[in-house]
Amino acid sequence: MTLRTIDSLGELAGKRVVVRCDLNVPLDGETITDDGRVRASLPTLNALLAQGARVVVISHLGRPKGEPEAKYSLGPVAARLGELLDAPVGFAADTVGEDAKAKVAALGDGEVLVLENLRFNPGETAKDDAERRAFAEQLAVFADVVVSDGFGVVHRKQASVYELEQLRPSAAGLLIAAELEVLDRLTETPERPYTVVLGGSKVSDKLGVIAHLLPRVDTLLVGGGMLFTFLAAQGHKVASSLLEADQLDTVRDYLAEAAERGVELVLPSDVVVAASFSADAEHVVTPADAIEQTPFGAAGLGLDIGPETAADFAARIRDSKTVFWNGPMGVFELAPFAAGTRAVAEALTEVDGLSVVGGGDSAAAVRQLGFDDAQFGHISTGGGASLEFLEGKQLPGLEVLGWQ
Ligand SMILES: Nc1ncnc2c1ncn2[C@@H]1O[C@H](COP(=O)(O)OP(=O)(O)OP(=O)(O)O)[C@@H](O)[C@H]1O
Ligand SMILES: O=C(O)[C@H](O)COP(=O)(O)O
Repeated sequence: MTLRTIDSLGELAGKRVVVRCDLNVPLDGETITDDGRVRASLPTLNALLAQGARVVVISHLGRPKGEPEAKYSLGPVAARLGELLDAPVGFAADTVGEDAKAKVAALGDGEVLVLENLRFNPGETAKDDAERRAFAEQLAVFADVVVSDGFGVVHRKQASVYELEQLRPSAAGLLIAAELEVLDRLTETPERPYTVVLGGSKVSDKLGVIAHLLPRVDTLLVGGGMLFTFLAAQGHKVASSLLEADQLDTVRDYLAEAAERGVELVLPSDVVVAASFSADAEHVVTPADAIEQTPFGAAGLGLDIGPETAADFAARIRDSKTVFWNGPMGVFELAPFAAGTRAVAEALTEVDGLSVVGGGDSAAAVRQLGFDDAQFGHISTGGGASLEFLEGKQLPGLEVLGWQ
């Protein structure tokens, strides 16, 4: 593994270091509901501050459309960073405007300034290369050197992730280096048996990773919203559960390929079906091939894997030496449908080997269910990024850091 590291940037005392973090955290109003990504950015920031650098932190939050939107302000995140860092943390009310310019100019050694959301500027996510580059040049004005540490966003070809790093001496931060160290082991030399657990709701996003993983894994466990597309592909009725009908043929191909390769692709034998999408909805456990035969008929919604499946998945996970898990097994946000996700999380904590949780929602789920980060081998801050990495794709934000 090769990657330019912070050491390659030389002496940083008194230098202005622009650090691209991924501080895209879930918010409830102005309250951060999971600060995992803020905490994950601390080692790099502390290392730079210890050298006496002047640190300018840049990040996106959510998906605003190229103009300011109060609910996506990084203000609450800057405040949280101020609580977690042993250094003064300021906040600029714009990204490359007058306030940012004045505050960067006034920044002292060992101080931090957070700039407002990068995506309040159309140039950050512009499709046009020249537009992105023009915005990156405005950011580069603040930088003697650039440190890229937002692992969750390295799969995006965006101004602060791809163009900025080419305009100044740049290197990867400690978070990116740590993420790659673990994820690389999953692609290169996984100890066997190697089990991947996939769930969540973005079926089409995750099919690519299945194609890439089938030749590498021993077992693939499928739960979450995506399981219904698999059941439908096998000819079962799934009532009103989440279904991506245009993916049925692809899913059939995967089922056939798994059988050919001798990979165990395990689908649930039972599921929890509810009358409606709410925490107080009536619900029953039913065999996976009889989802439409509950009292709710064609209106039934599959919202979790059933207890028999949860026990089976947990046993297979515990028997593995390497486990990668992305995507909740059910709608864990609603307490009656969190049991499958809890069982899988619990089993991951008992793996005698390497257990990795990848994905924003999956990481939030394990913390919300009361687990501690230290109970897992690694919790990746990147959902889409970790999956695209496992797919074997060249990621633009890593390519510019010399990753090979
Ligand atoms: N049976 C189901 N029906 C509908 N939604 C479901 C079901 N099971 C899980 N989900 C939902 O899937 C969502 C998480 O899926 P997602 O694919 O976004 O996970 P992730 O990869 O961990 O997150 P991210 O992509 O943001 O990093 C949760 O909000 C959960 O409620
Ligand atoms: O939450 C994420 O996966 C990252 O912050 C990237 O966000 P994006 O999917 O909006 O680019």
